[in-house]
Amino acid sequence: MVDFSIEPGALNSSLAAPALPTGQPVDYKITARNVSVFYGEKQALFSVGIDIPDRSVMAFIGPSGCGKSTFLRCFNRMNDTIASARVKGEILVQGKNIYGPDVDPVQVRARVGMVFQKPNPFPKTIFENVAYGPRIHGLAKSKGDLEEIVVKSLQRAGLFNEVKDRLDGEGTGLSGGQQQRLCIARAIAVSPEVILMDEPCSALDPIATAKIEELIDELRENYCIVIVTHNMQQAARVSQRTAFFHLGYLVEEDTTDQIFMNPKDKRTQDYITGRFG
Ligand SMILES: Nc1ncnc2c1ncn2[C@@H]1O[C@H](COP(=O)(O)OP(=O)(O)OP(=O)(O)O)[C@@H](O)[C@H]1O
Repeated sequence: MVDFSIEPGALNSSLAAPALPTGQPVDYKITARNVSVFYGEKQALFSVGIDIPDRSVMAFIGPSGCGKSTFLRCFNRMNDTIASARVKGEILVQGKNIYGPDVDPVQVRARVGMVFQKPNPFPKTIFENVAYGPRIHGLAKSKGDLEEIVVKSLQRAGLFNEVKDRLDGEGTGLSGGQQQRLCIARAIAVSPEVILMDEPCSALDPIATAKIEELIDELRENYCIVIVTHNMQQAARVSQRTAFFHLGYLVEEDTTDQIFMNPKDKRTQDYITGRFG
């Protein structure tokens, strides 16, 4: 279901996120070529290609079942965890093919973190939720190092001030919005290059959603962020580029302003004006 529909051109410039600066060489973090995904016999994604710039937010939009999450999961090999799923094509993260024979998917998932629709903290303390990844990946040399990583990650996720007096409290005892920021802190703690977000606000109220959107805007200074959202106003607010998918095809990808104000394809126009979804 589409949450909002908006007329092309109805977005004023203060609502839309600023476009990427032009005239500068673009630094692509992710490059996908001819990516097709099958679940058993069924093909869910058809030869999709895209270049995703670093230090920016790319939004994936499109009607339910069009393949947004399937494509997102290709970027950190999460589809490997689905027995029937098969991925064809090439995906480079920072120039390296993440489906290469020598590549460990666990390492890929540390480089390419993921935040899910429903906040999913571990049943551990707030501190341990964030410390777990750096510890298993050997990123801290000492206890002091680990504490510093935890504090910095919580600060970057905009959560530290709210939890600093209860770091030994259960992560699952936080509000939904706080849990989602804890999951973002957990993703950041292993110093990823990319953060994938699959409808990160769909279980949150408007205030918690606004906080996550602010956080996304801050994080993009340092990360490549790819977000799947059904909420087109959210896509317009947080992203610099938007890709529209339909029935397993990437129909159109461009600056977010262009997609919402002047889409090239009629299917994009029909979708963003709420004619289907
Ligand atoms: N684990 C799975 N096993 C079999 N088919 C799947 C699986 N996951 C997704 N699919 C199918 O693949 C297609 C794309 O699904 P996907 O979840 O990627 O779409 P989506 O655009 O993210 O949808 P939504 O917006 O509803 O989350 C759909 O037809 C879906 O039914």
